[in-house]
Amino acid sequence: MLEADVKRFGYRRGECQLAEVAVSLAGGRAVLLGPNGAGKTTLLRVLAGVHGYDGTLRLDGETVRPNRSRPRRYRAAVGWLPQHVTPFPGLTAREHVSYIGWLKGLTPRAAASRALSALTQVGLEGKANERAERLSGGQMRRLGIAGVLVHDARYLLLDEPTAGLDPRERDRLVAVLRDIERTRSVLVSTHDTAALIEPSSRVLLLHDGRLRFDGTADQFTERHHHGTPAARLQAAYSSFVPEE
Ligand SMILES: Nc1ncnc2c1ncn2[C@@H]1O[C@H](COP(=O)(O)OP(=O)(O)OP(=O)(O)O)[C@@H](O)[C@H]1O
Repeated sequence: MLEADVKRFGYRRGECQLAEVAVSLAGGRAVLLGPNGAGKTTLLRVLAGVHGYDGTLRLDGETVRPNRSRPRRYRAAVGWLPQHVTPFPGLTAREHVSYIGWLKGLTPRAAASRALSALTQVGLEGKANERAERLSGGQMRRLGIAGVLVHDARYLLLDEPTAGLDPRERDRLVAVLRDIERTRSVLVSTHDTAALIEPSSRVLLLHDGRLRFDGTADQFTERHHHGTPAARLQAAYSSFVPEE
């Protein structure tokens, strides 16, 4: 289990971007919602170890210092997929994923063989020998997920993975998520509620750097009985984030 209790985080001294945000990941999908600027990317970056923060952090019951120099086991257990995946210039998809595995501490041989299984898991085995920078936007997101799977991260932090994808690529990505979250925890930030919230999902909602909701998808929509599932999700969201 990954448990983070962010008492306070700000990019600059005196500023506060996140306050009293407690998150625990223990398997399955947790969907992180919130309007632009709510702090979703910031929270994922904080969990990924890009920034230190004031608060506590525990991995599998053991306390980890929530500063930037987190232990290797933390860095191996937690994988972060930023909004934009940048391919290493000149490398093939397989080399790109192998390189990430090597950076995360695998031997070159293990990294190369695991890269192929990770690419297969995200449906990109046919692109293994293509230059990574030639992949489409959706394939690039899946390449990013392969980079997280190659070192067997158990906690995946995915920042708006479906943004800008066409419906077919989005469905592929959702299928990849369903497959990986059977054995891992995925925290996914998104504006795409209809595509990513499923009955078994947990929903977290951030607004102005504070957690306004943390519960099951059913609890999220329980006061909104009418309309399609997408309309109920939208109504629930609007009740936490009123229009300005
Ligand atoms: N590197 C940075 N330095 C200073 N402030 C930042 C930095 N990155 C983000 N912020 C600020 O932190 C706040 C939260 O931003 P963040 O990107 O986490 O929001 P978000 O919920 O991910 O938004 P979006 O849905 O638009 O991606 C915003 O006010 C933003 O301007």
